[in-house]
Amino acid sequence: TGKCVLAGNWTNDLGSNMTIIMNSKCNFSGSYSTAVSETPEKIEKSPLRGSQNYRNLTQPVFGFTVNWTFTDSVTVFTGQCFVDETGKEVLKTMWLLRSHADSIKDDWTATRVGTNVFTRQ
Ligand SMILES: CN1C(=O)N(C)[C@H]2CS[C@@H](CCCCC(=O)O)[C@H]21
Repeated sequence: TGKCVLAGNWTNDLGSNMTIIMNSKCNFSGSYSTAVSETPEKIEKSPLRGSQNYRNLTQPVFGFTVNWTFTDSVTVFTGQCFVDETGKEVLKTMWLLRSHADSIKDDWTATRVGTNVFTRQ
């Protein structure tokens, strides 16, 4: 199997784009631009930071956090970078989107979960 490299540009089916810059062997930063949001605020690029695991550098597992700049929420992603049967790099991820809750009574409704696949632009 080929090597899947996390660094660079990725896009998903929701029209989001992200850029990943490896800062060291296993830690990275970057930015996330989303086309859709559930908030009326003007959407802006938001920073992301994360890590990939030390052991398998051919199809690495990873996690990262997007700290949304335009609304009071954060998303944490975790997943793996694969090379599929056609030789394409694919990020298979699951995410948790935590929105701000006004009161602890509303805590139960403040976290959304989903899956998402990223491919090269
Ligand atoms: C566009 N999205 C995307 O590319 N996802 C993988 C999902 C998980 S992060 C969410 C966007 C959250 C924006 C900030 C907010 O509305 O609170 C959605």
